[in-house]
Amino acid sequence: MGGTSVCRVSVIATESLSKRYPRVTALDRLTVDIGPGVTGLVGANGAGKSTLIKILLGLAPASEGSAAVLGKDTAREGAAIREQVGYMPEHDCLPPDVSATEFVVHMARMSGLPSTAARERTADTLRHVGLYEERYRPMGGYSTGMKQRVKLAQALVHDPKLVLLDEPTNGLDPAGRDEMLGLIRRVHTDFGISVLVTSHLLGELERTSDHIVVIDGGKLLKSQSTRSFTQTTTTLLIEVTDSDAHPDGADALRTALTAAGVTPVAEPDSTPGAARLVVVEADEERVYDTVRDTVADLGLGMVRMEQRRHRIAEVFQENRTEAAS
Ligand SMILES: Nc1ncnc2c1ncn2[C@@H]1O[C@H](COP(=O)(O)OP(=O)(O)OP(=O)(O)O)[C@@H](O)[C@H]1O
Repeated sequence: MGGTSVCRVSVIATESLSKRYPRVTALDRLTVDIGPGVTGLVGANGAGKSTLIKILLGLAPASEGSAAVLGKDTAREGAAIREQVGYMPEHDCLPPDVSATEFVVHMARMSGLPSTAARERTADTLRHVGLYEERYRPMGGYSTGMKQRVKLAQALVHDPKLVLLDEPTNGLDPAGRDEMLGLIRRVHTDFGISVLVTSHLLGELERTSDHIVVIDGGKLLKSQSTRSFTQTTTTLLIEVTDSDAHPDGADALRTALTAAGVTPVAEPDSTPGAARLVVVEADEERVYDTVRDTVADLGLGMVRMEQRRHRIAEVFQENRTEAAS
């Protein structure tokens, strides 16, 4: 081995990990290596996400293979792992007649923090997740979003190195989901804590995660950086200004491009700002020149011209088709 190779730290590493229940194989020879940062674990319901989390926490034994978290073996060092790892379970598990403060202090004490430190850390983490006066009220009266925040706070209170978040956006409306994803991102950027976050929704992890792992039927489909997942396509997105001569610049450009032999393709209405986007297939170099020349000839300003990125959902679809064939 050369001395120049970069030593990448594994936060989570599994080696041919399998978990078989009497009727179902929940994990099937899963080998994956996850580094620091935010990692999205994506899979449909029943793909094996929760099972993997329980094994990583040392709470369930594997049937075969091995797993290590922060360099510790999940089969032998579960307690040591749980000291350094926070866990946000999927289902509602909060006692209704207790306040968020009482609950999170209790969880902090359970993790071994002394009383004063537990109170201070509780106040800090509840503030981080955006719970203020409500934190003294019984949790039975909380909205789903507030309950999810308390669950996140208790996962962070003992200052772990890694948190495992099982479907943290479950039951939230789109605005609540965005807020939760923002909070999760900040767990890493503000505190340097690594995150493994599961979801059955691919799109939402696209923005939040540095790395994506996709599992299906307990098998690994893909594990790679979000950036390489969303690699560029040959589709070109163009946005131009309007002018006095062309009050609808995009429309004028579409007409002129068609006349120049580059026919724009339709953009789904669901794309934000679709009406202002001109979309062409740039499968040949000359298309770029034609676009630039046409925009200049019309006297319009170029706001942007960029290659579209793949959506993760498309990559996942391709993989499923490959796996099925
Ligand atoms: N204790 C158990 N006994 C038997 N089968 C189980 C057990 N726990 C999970 N399973 C099965 O293992 C498979 C994987 O379940 P798991 O909960 O890990 O999936 P998941 O990806 O987390 O899905 P979900 O989001 O629905 O929880 C499923 O078919 C599930 O029914």
